[in-house]
Amino acid sequence: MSDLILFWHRRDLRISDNTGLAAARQRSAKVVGVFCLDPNILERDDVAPVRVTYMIGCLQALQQRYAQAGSQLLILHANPTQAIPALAVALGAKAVFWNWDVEPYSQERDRTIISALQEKGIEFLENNWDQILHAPEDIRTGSNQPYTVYTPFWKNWISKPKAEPVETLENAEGLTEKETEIAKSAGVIELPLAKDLGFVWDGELIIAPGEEAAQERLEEFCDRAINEYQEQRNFPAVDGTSRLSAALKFGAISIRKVWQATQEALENSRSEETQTNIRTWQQELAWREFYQHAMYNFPELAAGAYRDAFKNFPWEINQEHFQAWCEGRTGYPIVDAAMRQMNEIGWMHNRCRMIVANFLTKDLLINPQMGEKYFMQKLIDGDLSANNGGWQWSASSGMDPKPVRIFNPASQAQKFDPEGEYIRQWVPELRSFDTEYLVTGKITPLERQAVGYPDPIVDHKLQQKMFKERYQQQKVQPLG
Ligand SMILES: Cc1cc2nc3c(=O)[nH]c(=O)nc-3n(C[C@H](O)[C@H](O)[C@H](O)COP(=O)(O)OP(=O)(O)OC[C@H]3O[C@@H](n4cnc5c(N)ncnc54)[C@H](O)[C@@H]3O)c2cc1C
Repeated sequence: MSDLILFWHRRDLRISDNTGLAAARQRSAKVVGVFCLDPNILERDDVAPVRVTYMIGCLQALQQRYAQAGSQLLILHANPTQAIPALAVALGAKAVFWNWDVEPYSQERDRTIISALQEKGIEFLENNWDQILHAPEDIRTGSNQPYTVYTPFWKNWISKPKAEPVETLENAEGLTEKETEIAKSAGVIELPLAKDLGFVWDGELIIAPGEEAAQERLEEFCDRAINEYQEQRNFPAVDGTSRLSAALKFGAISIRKVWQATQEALENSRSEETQTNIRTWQQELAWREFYQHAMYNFPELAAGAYRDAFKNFPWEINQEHFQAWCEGRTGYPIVDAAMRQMNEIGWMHNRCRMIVANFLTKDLLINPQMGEKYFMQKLIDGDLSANNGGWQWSASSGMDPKPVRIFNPASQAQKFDPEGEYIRQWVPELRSFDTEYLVTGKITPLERQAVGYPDPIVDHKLQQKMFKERYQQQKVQPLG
């Protein structure tokens, strides 16, 4: 009989091109998957119902994939530091394999589990990176330091050869009936629905769960939009981006397959212009990796500002303004459209993420950590590294060589929603206004009142002046 290897899935909810899973299958035919619904994560106050709904959908799909491959995916709902080693011991597993993760919580959890497994003489797989194309140790400066600036990171990252996809799990052996009973006594349960866990999402999902849907989306994006990505990606009314972020976050698709698709698109492209578009999309994949490496190398990023000038910044405490921002009632049409898009569909266009994050921090002078958390409570793709990176960039508190970046919401709307289509879609009460008024936000108080749309809650010019003054003060003499 083959040795049992448990493969612990975390953010790699697929059986195709999964490096840790393929390594397990090479060692033994008897590979059984396990996923642990972790109360330490699910009981936090920044979990979005839409994200859990997508994740549970991916797990349902993964269970089917395991069944097709001849094995099972087991589900636990418990603290993994106890439940994973306990299950391995109960089943007499030879090894527990998993793919590594950059987040501080995962790092600490995994260290505890490794100690427990070592104590029981159970093997594990060391330093196995799957969700990124290059391990953090592989992309370093000439003096062997982690990068803190994106452009040199990109140059180094793009110059390195990328790994090919690995084999899909097949012809595996699952648990016997007796072992299945043992697994149940060790805490294995039926996969619950998101609502059983207290997360209700009635809306549609912007991407269907599971690896097949993710693969289809990738192919569709490569056929439809990758060749025009650079020209279209900044216009929120245009469906010009991939909407693969949730699939990448949960690993419903592998980064190697995504990379391979971009390389094929490059090979098939006939003009330099098309190649530039494809390269720009590759750069976004590199941003994703830049922020993951940053989180791994500087875990303190998760706790607050990276730059000194923002460590004790005198942010405003204004619950009313924060609430207006959350609900899309700031009186700035582009900001409100974006917040309503996220509240309604659980996803927001990247250009708009930058606009609303800039508005919260530079116009409302509210602590970016509040916005970061609200995003996590709403986004289907909410991800610590990317979200933190995006917020630190927008707040100017992070790894960005430009000292302070201030967006004017009206100019952003004029440039990126010139016909007001996006605003009309998400702020229906403004639909009948002329585009010019809509986009610049120059609607009179009476007109606003007539359609029930609020006056601007702050004056952009005054607020940006105040922000700059506070910033200068912090640069000279930070509050201690
Ligand atoms: C304030 C703020 C918060 C953000 N929060 C998140 C988040 O929680 N989760 C998340 O996945 N992305 C986040 N982003 C990055 C980006 O907005 C989304 O990845 C993107 O909008 C997802 O849409 P897409 O899949 O169509 O992207 P595409 O344009 O098709 O890009 C392809 C993929 O590249 C990655 N990517 C693209 N842009 C970035 C970026 N700037 N940083 C990191 N990765 C990127 C994503 O995985 C994305 O799916 C945030 C950006 C900002 C400014």
